[in-house]
Amino acid sequence: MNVLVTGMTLRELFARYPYARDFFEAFDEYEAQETLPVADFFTMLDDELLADRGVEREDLPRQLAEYLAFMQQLTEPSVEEVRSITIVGGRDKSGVPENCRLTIRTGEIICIVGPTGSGKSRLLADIEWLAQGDTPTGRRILINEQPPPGAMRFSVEQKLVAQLSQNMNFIMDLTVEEFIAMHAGSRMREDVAGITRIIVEEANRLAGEAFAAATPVTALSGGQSRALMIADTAFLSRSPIVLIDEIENAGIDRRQALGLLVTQQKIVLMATHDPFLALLGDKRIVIGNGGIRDVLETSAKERENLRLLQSVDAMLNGLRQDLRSGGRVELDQLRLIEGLKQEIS
Ligand SMILES: Nc1ncnc2c1ncn2[C@@H]1O[C@H](COP(=O)(O)OP(=O)(O)OP(=O)(O)O)[C@@H](O)[C@H]1O
Repeated sequence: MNVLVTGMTLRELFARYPYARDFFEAFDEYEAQETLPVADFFTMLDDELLADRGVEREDLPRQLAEYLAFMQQLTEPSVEEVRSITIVGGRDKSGVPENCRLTIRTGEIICIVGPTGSGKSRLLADIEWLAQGDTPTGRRILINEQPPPGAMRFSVEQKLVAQLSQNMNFIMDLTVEEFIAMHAGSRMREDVAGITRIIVEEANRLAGEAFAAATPVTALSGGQSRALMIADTAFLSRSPIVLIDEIENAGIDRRQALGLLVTQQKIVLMATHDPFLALLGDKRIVIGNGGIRDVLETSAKERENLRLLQSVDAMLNGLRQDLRSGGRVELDQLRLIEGLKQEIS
């Protein structure tokens, strides 16, 4: 921080950290020197003035850095205080403006739909990087309706976005319990044993087949490790935004999985090709040719259809289960249609 800040001119510093002006108020005539790099400004300060102010020249860079860090803490929202994100439209692949401004609040699920290659992952990436007109789409992302502070964009500790990636390769030789305890410990949770128990319980509710806390993570099935990852993110991640590039149907209860994230006050954004998942969302963003074409709110009729899709989903899950254990897919079609009819009525 020291080197970076002292290499800036005063003008650049004030543009980036407006409160830095207050630090310089102690030195007369600083306004006439705004084109000077901070380090040079400190060098040219008069010995007498410094003595008068009671500061040592060589302490100034550190004092400035400490002051800025302190002010940042006071003025910038921490990840826990994120209440909304806003996507301010940019342009599509042909340069056509998106004309869109969408605010998403904590507890909302937003799906992103569109053909392959249309730009769904690009939108997720814009959000992850808190784009400020500096990505190919020209989009801007606001936090609590304001441009995000620079520190939030580049901070490693204050990670705003948790990615639930498609592949989870556990390479560690740990049990489920040890894995969660490691996370809980690194996130400074006090009640590690308690939170571990809750996460294992919740993960087991999502997973088709139960697993014990003492199971090695390498022995979990795809669905079980996915369930563990979702429960772990819901309870231990401080990031308020969860990005999901499709929850593949690995035998986990996807409705419950999304519900769990939402009850933990996350903003959930999910790219998906699956109608069942798309209707689970509150809204969906329709992407085409790299641009936001539309934002659709899930309608009453769609919510009604969700029940039907849920039973179709459950049926397909059952078939997957049968296939896994060597069964045949010899459905009684009439009974199936009867079952669906009952579901509708
Ligand atoms: N508005 C845009 N301007 C310029 N390039 C864009 C824009 N939107 C997306 N792209 C680029 O188009 C390519 C395809 O986009 P992306 O990978 O996001 O598609 P996708 O919808 O996620 O595809 P899939 O469904 O296959 O995963 C990427 O190289 C991306 O950077």
